[in-house]
Amino acid sequence: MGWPRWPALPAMERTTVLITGCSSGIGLALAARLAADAARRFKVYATMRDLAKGERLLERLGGCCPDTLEVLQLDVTDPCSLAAAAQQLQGQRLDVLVCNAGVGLMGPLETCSDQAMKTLFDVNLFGAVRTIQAFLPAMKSRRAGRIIVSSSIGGLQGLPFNAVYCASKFAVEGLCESLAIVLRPFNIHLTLVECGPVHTSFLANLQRPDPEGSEMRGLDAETRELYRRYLWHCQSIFRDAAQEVEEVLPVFLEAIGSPSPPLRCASTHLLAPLWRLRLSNPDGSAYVRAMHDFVFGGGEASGDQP
Ligand SMILES: NC(=O)C1=CN([C@@H]2O[C@H](COP(=O)(O)OP(=O)(O)OC[C@H]3O[C@@H](n4cnc5c(N)ncnc54)[C@H](OP(=O)(O)O)[C@@H]3O)[C@@H](O)[C@H]2O)C=CC1
Ligand SMILES: CC1=C(/C=C/C(C)=C/C=C/C(C)=C/C=O)C(C)(C)CCC1
Repeated sequence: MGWPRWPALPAMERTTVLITGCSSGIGLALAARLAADAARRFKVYATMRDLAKGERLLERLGGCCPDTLEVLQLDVTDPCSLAAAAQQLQGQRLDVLVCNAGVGLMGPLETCSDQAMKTLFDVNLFGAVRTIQAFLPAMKSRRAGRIIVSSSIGGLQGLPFNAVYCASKFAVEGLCESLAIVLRPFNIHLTLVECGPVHTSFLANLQRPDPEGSEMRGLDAETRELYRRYLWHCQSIFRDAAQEVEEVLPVFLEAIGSPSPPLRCASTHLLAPLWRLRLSNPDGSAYVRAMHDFVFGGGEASGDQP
């Protein structure tokens, strides 16, 4: 990326980066990577909603907190928590904001509770909106800054049994694409990072019904069978093709360091053929057919096992 490797930068010249969702996964790894930078080019504000989970980040950094790191409490669903975090940064320049906090929700639409859907949108969409709102005015007045948002391949194309999650990430895409247009004259670059499956706590944390559980009982047998097949695919994709967190970090580092980052950066080409098919057929029918046939084998739900 063309940055000097040595000597260490004086504190005032460091690039300041605030990241949400640093208790695990991508946020934790990115915060650790930037805070441990050999030339100390960054000052990292690693935020998390539950500070009791901060130990994992410190462990990653060898047990002590370097002067390149500050851990702050920030729950993106809580305006008071956001205001307090913004207050702690007041008077300091924020160069890069990484909206990374996110949660998942999987399963037949009929099983998604009102509460689960509201929580999902509150974190994935409104959480990103609130976080950007908290830090944008200062970036605008400086006419400089970068905003990086953890979106998903599920923000670009519909995935079976991920309807509400994809809806939240499609919304994030619309939010950011619209905002990027207005931010151009302010010299603020906005980048959406499109990850595919990554080995993090995401899968363990996501809400999903057990295919044999009580939430599925009222559901028709055909949908239950389709869901069972999807889970089978999902498991094998996570086993065989999911990326390690370290593999997706270069995409974030590029978005932080590049003089002119694009609106979208993908960490994986896993779904690229289906994505191209979706773009080449704007009415969407070819995509729906191809995804259906790929996942469910083109036959009836009660047909052969995958
Ligand atoms: N892993 C994957 O396969 C993919 C993930 N993504 C996206 O990447 C991002 C990071 O996820 P990933 O690292 O994989 O998953 P993790 O579950 O490991 O990390 C999610 C982070 O978000 C935090 N979080 C959840 N709710 C809130 C909240 N209300 N306020 C602040 N933080 C919150 C979690 O904190 P806590 O520990 O307190 O719950 C955690 O730190 C998400 O936006 C996700 O949608 C995109 C594509 C694929
Ligand atoms: C690759 C692939 C599949 C699996 C995709 C998965 C498992 C995506 C997970 C995405 C996540 C976790 C996004 C988080 O934001 C399908 C649909 C089975 C069939 C088509 C090819």
